[in-house]
Amino acid sequence: MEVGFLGLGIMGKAMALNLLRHGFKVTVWNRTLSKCEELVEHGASIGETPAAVVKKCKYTIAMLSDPSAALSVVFSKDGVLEQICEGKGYIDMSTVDADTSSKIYEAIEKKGGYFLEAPVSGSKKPAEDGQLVILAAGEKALYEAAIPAFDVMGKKSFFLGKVGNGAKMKLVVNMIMGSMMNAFSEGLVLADRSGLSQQTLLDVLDLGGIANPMFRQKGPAMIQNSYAPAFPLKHQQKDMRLALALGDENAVSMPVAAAANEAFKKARSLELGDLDFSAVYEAVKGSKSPA
Ligand SMILES: NC(=O)C1=CN([C@@H]2O[C@H](COP(=O)(O)OP(=O)(O)OC[C@H]3O[C@@H](n4cnc5c(N)ncnc54)[C@H](OP(=O)(O)O)[C@@H]3O)[C@@H](O)[C@H]2O)C=CC1
Ligand SMILES: O=CC(=O)O
Repeated sequence: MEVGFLGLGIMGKAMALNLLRHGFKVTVWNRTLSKCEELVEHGASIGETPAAVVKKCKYTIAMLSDPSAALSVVFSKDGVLEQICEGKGYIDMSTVDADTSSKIYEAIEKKGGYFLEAPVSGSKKPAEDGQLVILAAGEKALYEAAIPAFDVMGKKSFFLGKVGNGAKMKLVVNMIMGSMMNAFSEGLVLADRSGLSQQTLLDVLDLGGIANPMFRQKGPAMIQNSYAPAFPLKHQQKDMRLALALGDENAVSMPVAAAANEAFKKARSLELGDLDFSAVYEAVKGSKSPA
C-alpha cells in the first residue's frame, strides 16, 4: 500500500517510520524539507509539496501542529486541495478543533475526495511503538481502507461517526490530561514545600487508586527538573484552548480546565513551550525564568 505522509515532527516521524518498517511505500513531505532525509534513509520517497504527494498517492496522512498548519497545508498554493480528486483519501491525524476539520472535509468533498479525521491519543513512545489510540470520524469507507495503516500505528482504533466527533473526543481527553498534569504538579510542589519526599509521594501515588502511566512516566523526570519534549507544552496549551472553546459552545463550565490553561499560558510566557508539557511544573513552582 502506497501512502503519503505530511508533517514529520515528533509524532509524524515516528508514525511514518512505523509504516515503512511494516512494508508500506511512503512518500513524505515536511515544511522544513531537510527533516525528510532521515525517512529517505529508511526507504521513503520525497514529495516536493503536499500537492505532489497527493498526486502520487491514493491515500495521504497528515500530522501537523495545529489548526493553522492543518488549514495551510490543504488550502495554500501547492496544497492538498490542488490534487485531491475522486478516488483519493485524505486523513488528518493532527489535533485540531471540529470547525477546522469540517472546513477541510467540505473542501475535499467538493473535489470528490474522501476525508477522515483521526487524531491520536498517546505520545512519542506510543507513536514509536505503534501503540497509539486512534479516534477516527468521517468517511467510513476511508476508515476501512486505512485500517491496515492504523493497525501499524496504533493499538486500537475507534470510529466515532461524523466529522468533528474525533476532534471533540481528542480535545476532551487532552483537557482531562492537562488538568491532571496541573494537579500533579501542585502535589509535587506541596509535598516538597511541606518537607515531604517527592519520591515517596510518587511511590504512594503509584500504589493507590489514582496510579496512572502519566504520573509513573513523567514524575521521576519532573522531580529532576527534566523536560525532554515528548508532547510539547505549546501543543497541550493549544488543546486546552480548543477544549475551553468547545466548553463555551456547549455552555459547560470548566473552572479546573480554565485554571490549568492559565498555568500552561504562564509556562509559555516563561519560554517553556517547546519543552514537554510536564514543564508546567516550573510555572506551578513559580519559576521566574526559563528552566
Ligand atoms: N507529541 C505528542 O505527544 C502528541 C502530539 N499530538 C498532536 O499531533 C500533532 C503533531 O504533534 P508533534 O509531532 O508533537 O508536533 P511537532 O511540533 O513536533 O511537529 C509539528 C509538525 O507540524 C509542521 N508544521 C507546523 N506549522 C506548519 C505550517 N504552517 N505549515 C506546514 N507544516 C507546519 C512542522 O513542520 P516543521 O518541521 O517545518 O516545523 C512539523 O512537521 C499536534 O497537533 C499535536 O497536538 C497528538 C498526540 C500526541
Ligand atoms: O496529545 C497528547 C497525548 O499524549 O495524547
